[in-house]
Order: sequence, then C-alpha cells, then structure tokens
Amino acid sequence: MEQISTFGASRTTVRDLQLFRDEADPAVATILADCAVVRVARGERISNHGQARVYIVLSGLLEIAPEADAGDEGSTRRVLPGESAGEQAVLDDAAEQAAMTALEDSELLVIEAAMVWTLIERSNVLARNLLRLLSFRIRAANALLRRRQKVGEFYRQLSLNDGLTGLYNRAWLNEMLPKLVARAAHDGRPLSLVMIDLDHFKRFNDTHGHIAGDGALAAAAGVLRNALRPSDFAVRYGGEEMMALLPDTPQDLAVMVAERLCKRLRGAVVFSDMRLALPHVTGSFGVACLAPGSDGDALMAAADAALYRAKEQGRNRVCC
Ligand SMILES: Nc1nc2c(ncn2[C@@H]2O[C@H](COP(=O)(O)OP(=O)(O)OP(=O)(O)O)[C@@H](O)[C@H]2O)c(=O)[nH]1
Repeated sequence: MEQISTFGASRTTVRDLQLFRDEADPAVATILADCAVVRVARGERISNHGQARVYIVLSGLLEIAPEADAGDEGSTRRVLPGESAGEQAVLDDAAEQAAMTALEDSELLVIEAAMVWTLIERSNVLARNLLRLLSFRIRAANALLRRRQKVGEFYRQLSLNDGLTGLYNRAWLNEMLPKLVARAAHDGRPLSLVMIDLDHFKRFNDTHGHIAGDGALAAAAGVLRNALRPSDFAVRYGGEEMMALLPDTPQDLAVMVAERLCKRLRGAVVFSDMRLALPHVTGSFGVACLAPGSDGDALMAAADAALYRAKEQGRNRVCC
C-alpha cells in the first residue's frame, strides 16, 4: 500500500463519496483535500497498523472478511467505489477486527480517525449519513442473526424427530421425560405412559420385506398421531417400539386411550394402493402411571413390565 497522491489531486469529487452524499459545504472538501490517496494491488491485504481509519474506495474493489479469531461470524462484504469501511472502528475507538483485501488494483482515500471527528463536527450531513449507514448495518446484522436462529431451531427440531415416522425420537424423550415428570410432580397431576411394541414384526419384515415393514411403522405412527390429544406426545424410541406420553391423565383413562390405539392399529391399512392387501399389524400395549416420588426410569420400567405381560398373554392387547 503506497501513497500516490492526496484527495485534492484526485479526479473524484466529495459528492461521489457515499458518506458525503448531499454535502454542499466547500469547507469539507478543503479538509478532505489533504487526506492521502493510496494504491493497493490486487490480492493485497490492507493493514491499518492498529490505527482506526476510514477507507473510501475511489476505484477498484475491496473485500472485508470477518477474522476467524474475532468471534465474528458475519458474512463477507464487498466495498465498491464510493463506499467506505472502518467507520465503526473510528466511532468506538476499537482496533478493526475485519480483514480487508483488495480484489482488484484499487485506489483508496484514507481518513485518519482524528480527521473523521473533525469532519463530523463540521458536517451534519456526514453525521447523518454515518448514522444511516450504521443503522442499516445493524438491521442487516439483526436479520442475519434471526435467520441463523431460525435455521438453528429448524435443525434442532429435526434432530428431535424420527425421520421415518415423524414422531419424536429417543433424544427428545431423554430431554423431555424428566421435564414432564418434574412438572407432573410439581403440579400434583398424573402422568401416564403407554408403551407400544408391534407384534411379530420380525416375521412381518421377513415375509413382506423391509420396505413394507417401514410402511407398517409409518401407519402405526399415523394411528398414534390421529388418536391422541394435542397435549399428548407420541415417540418412536426404538426400532418398532413407540410410546404415548399422556400428561394430566390417570391410569384408568390411559388404559382407555391404549384400548382405542390397539383397536385402531388392528384396523389400520398399511398399503391402500397394493392389489394384494398386506395383513394388518397389531401391537401390544403396556400402561403405567407415575407413582408419587418416582422418576421417569421407574415409569418406563413399569410400562415395560406391563407390555411384557401383554406379550405373554397373547399380544394384540393392553395390560397395566
Ligand atoms: N422395516 C423396519 N423394521 C424394523 C425397523 N426397526 C426395527 N425393525 C425390525 O423390528 C423387528 C423386531 O423384532 P423383535 O424384537 O424380534 O420382535 P417381534 O418380531 O416384533 O416379536 P414380538 O415383539 O415378540 O411380538 C426386527 O426384525 C427389526 O429388524 C425399521 O425401521 N424398519
């Protein structure tokens, strides 16, 4: 980066500079006239040697990339002729963290921090343009942040759902079961759990193939989704193991819900568009209700024991 002239000797006028748009005061041009104009070669990194400065591109193109170790994950910005960089560092007197590189052979007007303040005191137009610019950048940064939060939330949701059935998955269960248990205990409200295991599912897979098996799982998940209240939760927590978590539901009511699920599963059509209809799948259901003072593991163990009894007693039924 070498000084080639001053702004007074360059062909660019004050009105060509975005920061000075609408500036009519000739005194501002006089102040700027002594500021250095430097040349930077394509690919050259612009070093400010720890000094806060405003750079205005007179010709060429700059790229500003946030430094990796600055904790700033903002996106890369390009600075075109007439546009500026480095204002914020001058205003808050902080060393510029962003890395500036010339994408083309460029000429830059350099305004040292002290001179920027002199100009701000002289020119209301500059002060207004600076405020506008910073407000625009804050809005853009906020919009970027909101977009990132949305994307983050999207992926979080994705990581808590099972891809095949769309039900919540085991990660969701691990996170939410303790919370549901704590809330039930705190409110003194019942919390019931229905554990569901499809019957002879290995045989179903072996006979009709894995893809038909996947269809049966999706059909069973559909039964759960359609039969439960919006306040209930349906989870696929293992291969062909699902569960329904029923807040505010005592055991006798949970048994009725499980009976309804068992009946609907029996009647669910796995593949409606196949000429040779596949046999319906059935499931075994174990129901348990949170005992006073116990935890999620104990609730799961009780429902699992009830499910085992349902299998023992011939499957396609509900036990508690
Ligand atoms: N198609 C399909 N099958 C799965 C999936 N996850 C687990 N399975 C199958 O589910 C079957 C479970 O078999 P088992 O645990 O032996 O139980 P079962 O045959 O249902 O017998 P019971 O539970 O005693 O009635 C296995 O064959 C697994 O391969 C899946 O995502 N898709």
